[in-house]
Amino acid sequence: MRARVKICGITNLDDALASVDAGADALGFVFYRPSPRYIEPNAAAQIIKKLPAFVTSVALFVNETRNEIERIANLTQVDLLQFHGDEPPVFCQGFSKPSIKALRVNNEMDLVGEVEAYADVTKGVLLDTYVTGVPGGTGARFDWSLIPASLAGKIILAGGLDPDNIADAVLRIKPYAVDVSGGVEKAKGLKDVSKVRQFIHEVNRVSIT
Ligand SMILES: O=C(O)c1ccccc1N[C@@H]1O[C@H](COP(=O)(O)O)[C@@H](O)[C@H]1O
Repeated sequence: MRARVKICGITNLDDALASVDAGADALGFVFYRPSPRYIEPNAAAQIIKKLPAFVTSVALFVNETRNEIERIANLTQVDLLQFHGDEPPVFCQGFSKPSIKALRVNNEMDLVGEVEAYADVTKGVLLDTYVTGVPGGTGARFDWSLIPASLAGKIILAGGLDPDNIADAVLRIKPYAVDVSGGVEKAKGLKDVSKVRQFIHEVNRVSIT
């Protein structure tokens, strides 16, 4: 099965449409102000309404309040919420849109137990790199050997993916989907379209078995 591809950190319409044209299944919009990829909700709404059918728009939050999440979800008409902070399983439920949850992987956690805890209350669990004090978008990879084979086909892999390592990642981990931000940028918040194309080309290449 082909791993789905989410291109995260979209800040402008050109990058959004170029990513869709390259074959992206989902686009991510960062509503976390400290991020260099932060986008104003009104600007994201203008982009999202121009996306074609069958492209999933994803709103990324870090420890945001329920009210603000709902306000932005309604304003942007986004399809899916991505919780990238310390949100417990119970927090991920009860929104007007479904969600995915990011877990930052380290070698002390019960990874399978945590994935299971979120599986029932979300549409999927994303595994990202643990870097102290940084919630995500670090551009750093984690030790993929920490992912047990039992999670193949079940997780969204993220963290330091780029056109050079994505084929290896897909072949080794067999994720349901992959998510990339920094690895396909030319500058913070600006996508390098040739890298986006190369990244998706590599996913497609190794998915044909
Ligand atoms: O992209 C960001 O700036 C960001 C900020 C805060 C939390 C998450 C963020 N991005 C997500 O982080 C992972 C990995 O990104 P990268 O490819 O290593 O740059 C990915 O899921 C992004 O959606």
